Amino acid sequence: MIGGVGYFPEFLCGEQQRTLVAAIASVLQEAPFFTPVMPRSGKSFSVCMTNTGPLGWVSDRQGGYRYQACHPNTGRRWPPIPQSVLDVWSSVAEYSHPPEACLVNYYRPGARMGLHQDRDEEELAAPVVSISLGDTGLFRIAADRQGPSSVVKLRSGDVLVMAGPARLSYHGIDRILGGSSRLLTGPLFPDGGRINLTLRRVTRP
Ligand SMILES: O=C(O)CCC(=O)C(=O)O
Ligand SMILES: [Fe+2]
Repeated sequence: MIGGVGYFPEFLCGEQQRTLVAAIASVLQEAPFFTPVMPRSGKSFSVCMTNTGPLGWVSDRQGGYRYQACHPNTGRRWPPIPQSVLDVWSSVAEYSHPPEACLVNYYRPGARMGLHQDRDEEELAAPVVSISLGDTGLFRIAADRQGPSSVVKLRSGDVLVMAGPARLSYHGIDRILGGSSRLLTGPLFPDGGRINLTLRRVTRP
């Protein structure tokens, strides 16, 4: 894999994973999932999203990719980042300031995310920390768009850090292995699927 990627398989035990899912369930009461739309093309993402933290990542046809303090549909501020999520950042980020945004991506089986860079943040010295919950995602990562890429199976409880030379790596989710985990169930997640929490520092401290 490319330099600057920290891969921590099975970083979270089952109980920690369930704690995170419970925290997300209560976040969803205040900040329900929305479906972002790509700038210009107006095409909807197959992933739906919400955020926690002082800033949240959104995208729509007019405004494009950006961070804002409020939910695009409810107009309310995003709920705070759960402590259980902040604890993961403190353990792996090697960065002395807290994250400002925790993007919650929900992939139903069949959803994917195209190859992209995370570069809507001012502070590129901070890492991006990603937590996987539920079904396995096939995560593709490459140093540049044309060059060789590697695929990592991100399983429930895995944590991945993109820092230093990997901070602006190209990455995406090729596919979700539906039914590979039983973590996400019940009325909120009748199709199972995968949740990814992506933690980012947005502004320069
Ligand atoms: O779902 C993932 O593992 C990656 C998510 C991602 O790259 C993003 O939200 O920018
Ligand atoms: Fe990303």
